[in-house]
Amino acid sequence: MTDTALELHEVAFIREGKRLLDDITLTVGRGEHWALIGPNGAGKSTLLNICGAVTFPSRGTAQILGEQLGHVDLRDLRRFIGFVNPRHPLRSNLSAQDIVLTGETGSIELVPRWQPSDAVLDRAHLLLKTMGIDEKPRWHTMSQGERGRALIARALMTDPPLLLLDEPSTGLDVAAREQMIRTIAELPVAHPQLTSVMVTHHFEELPPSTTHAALLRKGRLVAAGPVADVLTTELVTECFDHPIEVVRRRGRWSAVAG
Ligand SMILES: Nc1ncnc2c1ncn2[C@@H]1O[C@H](COP(=O)(O)OP(=O)(O)OP(=O)(O)O)[C@@H](O)[C@H]1O
Repeated sequence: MTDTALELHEVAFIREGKRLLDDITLTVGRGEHWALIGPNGAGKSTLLNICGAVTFPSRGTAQILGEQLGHVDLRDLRRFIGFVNPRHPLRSNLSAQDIVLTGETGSIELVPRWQPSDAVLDRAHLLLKTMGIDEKPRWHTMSQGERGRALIARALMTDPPLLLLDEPSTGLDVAAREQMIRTIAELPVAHPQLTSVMVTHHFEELPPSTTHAALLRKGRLVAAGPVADVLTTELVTECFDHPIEVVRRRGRWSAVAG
């Protein structure tokens, strides 16, 4: 097992003649918890999709958990990656329990005729309990907070070494957001080997467990490294092309326009 979870080398991603990502070289070590931050349209979700083996780089190389994209069966690799996407494209009105079970099959909907083993059901129940959600609520009537926590439980079903979170606090009220941040911050306690990358635009949403940060602007990295070196007023101002003061107090960050 390599000690790096992600190794991107000179990655570019080109669509419709536009370089949505360019010259991205980034190493994420195992057990690190990264925040990926940048303005709207900077390419954060595009980069996260490459890290999640959802899309291939147009140029450069991406190694995920020691496997190089293009040289590995993506379905095998994705089993080791938990991906939390707030735009989860579920159509059926599944219960929280069934949503979590789709994490085992790596599918959006329940797989017809698939029967979970007792061990799989036990794990789903344990994760629901850990995330503080009942198994009965259904997708169409769940609150955003319940959906978010169900999707994190789903992503953890296979106990993946890599967890990717794309704006997991989207649409949450302040109490639900705080609960979500606490949930994410506590994950490394139960899963010490876990590596995570979380996309956000909001500094207030960063869990105190964040160890590293990368700032992305117009598809390029402005800075990447230990969080204290990267989330500085100077670098964040450069990234957003706007005067922004970054403050860290009691483990949490906030940003105020200057
Ligand atoms: N398949 C595609 N074809 C063409 N352009 C695309 C494609 N996917 C994304 N884009 C464009 O790439 C840019 C980066 O998109 P991306 O969603 O990665 O940014 P982001 O930093 O996550 O943005 P936001 O913070 O607004 O969610 C945007 O301008 C978007 O319109």
